[in-house]
Amino acid sequence: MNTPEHEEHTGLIQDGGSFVKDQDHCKSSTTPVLEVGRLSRTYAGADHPAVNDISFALNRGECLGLVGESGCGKSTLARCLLRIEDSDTGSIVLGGQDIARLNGRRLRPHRRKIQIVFQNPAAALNPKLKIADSLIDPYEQLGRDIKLSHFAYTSKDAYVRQLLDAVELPSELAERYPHELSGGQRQRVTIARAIGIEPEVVVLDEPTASLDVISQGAVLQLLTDLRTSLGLSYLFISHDLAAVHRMSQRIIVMREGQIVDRFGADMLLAEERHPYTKELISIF
Ligand SMILES: Nc1ncnc2c1ncn2[C@@H]1O[C@H](COP(=O)(O)OP(=O)(O)OP(=O)(O)O)[C@@H](O)[C@H]1O
Repeated sequence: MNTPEHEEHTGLIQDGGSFVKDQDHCKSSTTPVLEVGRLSRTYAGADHPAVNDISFALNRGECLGLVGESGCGKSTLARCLLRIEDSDTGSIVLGGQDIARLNGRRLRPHRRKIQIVFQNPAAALNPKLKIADSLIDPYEQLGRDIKLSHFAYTSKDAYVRQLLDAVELPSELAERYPHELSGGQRQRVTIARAIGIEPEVVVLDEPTASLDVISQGAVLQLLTDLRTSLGLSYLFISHDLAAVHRMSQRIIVMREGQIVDRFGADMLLAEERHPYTKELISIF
């Protein structure tokens, strides 16, 4: 597939305010790790598809930003990519394999390769499980058959300690329950859960929306550091255009289920932007 996302981009936005990128800290290749082709999903009884004929590629090591107003289909797209929901048509090629129609045992080996961090960490963590047990769960479900390259599973305690360390949390938190952590700490735990089985792609669905401004900045920085150190690829979904710009090398804009604009992050303020992108910039 040769989509416009494969275009290279370099340089900085020479403009003021929150949209200035201070450095191109984000190195990525042009080898796609995820290729989405003509994906559509219509909910029963709906007049319009929630996701309508969407195609894009995510390159290895890249952060691709996805912005659009509430209800445009971002989360539906995320759930389809994770195979939490079925798409009606289209392909989801992950590491060379189309997983869109795989099920059961045939899907299982591919589940590890794509993980998600949701907006609300309180809902994402089982309140009855200690943090250590929440962290170990994905490994026990999906990771036992794989050889980890960044983390080592020598014992449950050692593995949990490494994950907590990776997200800059003290190991004492392992024995606590989710309600005994702050919101920022809980979100770091959900990030650790997502990366602990070393996925190829992490979908970040509004990962900082429930956090205060200071925690938001710290979590975004952590995510950027992890992407670099673990070689992860992100689809970063957010309403927050400044955060998307800060995190991403390329940005796609969704409206009413469709992609209406796509560009290198350094071209966010360029004259040729779609009128809808300009509207989003102006209201932000
Ligand atoms: N389970 C569902 N059943 C029926 N319709 C749904 C369901 N989930 C979402 N929708 C509809 O699909 C459309 C896209 O919703 P979606 O949640 O994907 O948007 P979004 O861009 O993620 O919104 P937000 O930013 O508010 O989370 C909306 O019209 C929504 O009402």
